[in-house]
Amino acid sequence: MSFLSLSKVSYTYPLEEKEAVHNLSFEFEKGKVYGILGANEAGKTTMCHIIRGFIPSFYKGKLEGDIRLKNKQLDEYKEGELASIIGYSFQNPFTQISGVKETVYEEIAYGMENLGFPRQEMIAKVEELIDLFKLADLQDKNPFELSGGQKQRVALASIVALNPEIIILDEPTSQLDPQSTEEIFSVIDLLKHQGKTVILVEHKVDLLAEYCDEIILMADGEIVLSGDVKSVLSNPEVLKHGGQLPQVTRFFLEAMAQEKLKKEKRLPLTLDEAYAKLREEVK
Ligand SMILES: Nc1ncnc2c1ncn2[C@@H]1O[C@H](COP(=O)(O)OP(=O)(O)OP(=O)(O)O)[C@@H](O)[C@H]1O
Repeated sequence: MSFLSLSKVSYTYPLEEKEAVHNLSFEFEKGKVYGILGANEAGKTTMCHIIRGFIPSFYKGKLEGDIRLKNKQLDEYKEGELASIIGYSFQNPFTQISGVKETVYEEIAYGMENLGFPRQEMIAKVEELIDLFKLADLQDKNPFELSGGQKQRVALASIVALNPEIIILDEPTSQLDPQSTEEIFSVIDLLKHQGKTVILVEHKVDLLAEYCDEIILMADGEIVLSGDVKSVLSNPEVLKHGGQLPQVTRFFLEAMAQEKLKKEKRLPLTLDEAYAKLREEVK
């Protein structure tokens, strides 16, 4: 039995006629990082909302199909139970800030406080996360004074504080500079090594190539390609469905089309893989 699965899941928002997602079937395994790719309005956020249970608890409408988490139907979980198993970072970090705490330090502790964590445990956890998310200089600031990227880091730290098994991140780096983006991906890698399952909606395909185990490509509300990162991100079909390929992979595809490199099925996705391939070529 799988950890988390969707089987033939379709959903239509209230007052809409067209399904926002159609016939989604996928099995998520524990401890893997999943990258969700796709053009705007492909259905990525809707699928994440279904997995988290916001659909149908918050958004009504028509939901069909079967969603199972740890051997139970998703709708058998109480909202509080789901919230503790699945952490969710929204596309806009502004909506994630509680609005009731005056410092970043208190904001990170807020969720633990609500759940009645022992004080010493809470302090130790907040300090660990301040260090991990490089928030020491910001810890006494009001969360609302922070930039978008800083808010995103605080929001993520607040989610990780509650130790969920699954973490859904909807475009967590869209407001971040390249360095902060790399930092968020290092945290994702760390979470993976702690056994967390990460579901990540992200357009930065070069980073997905480096950090994800599996990719799900969505187009027009459907899963059109899925599988291990190497098979999906070296498949030129991705481009036909409005997705992108890593820069390195595009370079190799072009060089092969112009017969500057010999044709191969397995294309490199990262610079390290490209160097290895080029070394083979010049042998
Ligand atoms: N609250 C809503 N009410 C009605 N329709 C919605 C709502 N949210 C999304 N949709 C529609 O559902 C479809 C899928 O949208 P969704 O936001 O899931 O796509 P997405 O891939 O996450 O897009 P983006 O990358 O732009 O965030 C789109 O046709 C969109 O217009």
